[in-house]
Amino acid sequence: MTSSRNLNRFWEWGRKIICVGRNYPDHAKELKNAVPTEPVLFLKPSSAYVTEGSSIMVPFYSHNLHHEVELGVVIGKGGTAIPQNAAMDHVAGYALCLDMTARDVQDECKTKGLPWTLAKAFNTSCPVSEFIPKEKIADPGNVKIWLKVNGQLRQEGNTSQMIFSIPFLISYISEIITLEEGDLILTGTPKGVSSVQEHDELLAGIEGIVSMKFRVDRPQ
Ligand SMILES: O=C([O-])CC(=O)C(=O)O
Ligand SMILES: [Mg+2]
Repeated sequence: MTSSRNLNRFWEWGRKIICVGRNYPDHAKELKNAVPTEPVLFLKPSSAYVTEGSSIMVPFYSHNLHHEVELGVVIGKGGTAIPQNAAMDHVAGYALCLDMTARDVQDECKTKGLPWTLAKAFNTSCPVSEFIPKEKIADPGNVKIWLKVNGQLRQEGNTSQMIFSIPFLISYISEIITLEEGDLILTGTPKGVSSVQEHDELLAGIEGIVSMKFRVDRPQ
């Protein structure tokens, strides 16, 4: 890597967070959405990042904040229109991520045909684990991800259930949005999304690789 900045703290780079929605059929179905034939994309700003030790804040305008546990892909080498067969060369590593979603606000946006910004892009909407170097996950298309709220298992899935694979997503996204070193791709969530309240404790993991813990708070 030629950059002097350290990808171990990719969240400090201020680069793009590109999110893929409805990439697991069981989650698309639980929210009564059609299973997509093309990736559904949206963005979060880098101000959405939060790391362990800080709390996830419920946005003041929401009464139904949901967790979505997702595998994140950290880009190590930028590119435009990256072919699928070269896509993994652009990956530096991974992170476990939460795509925190104000579900009530998202439902209203969907009804009104408005963008999801208020539902998905607020401060602390992207909790992330430590950086996981690429070598630590031999097959990112076959890892188990899970999430517990106050000790109760709510989400459990395997990245093998994803509709669009990581190489496909890197290729697809980079044709539309140039990828840069330090960008993060959130690859979508399996079923089991549910509401969290202030004081809840979220524990999430990639089996055998990493776990992370966050508390939920509400601004005073
Ligand atoms: O809000 C949604 O249901 C879409 C999404 O982010 C996901 O599937 O991960
Ligand atoms: Mg999501």
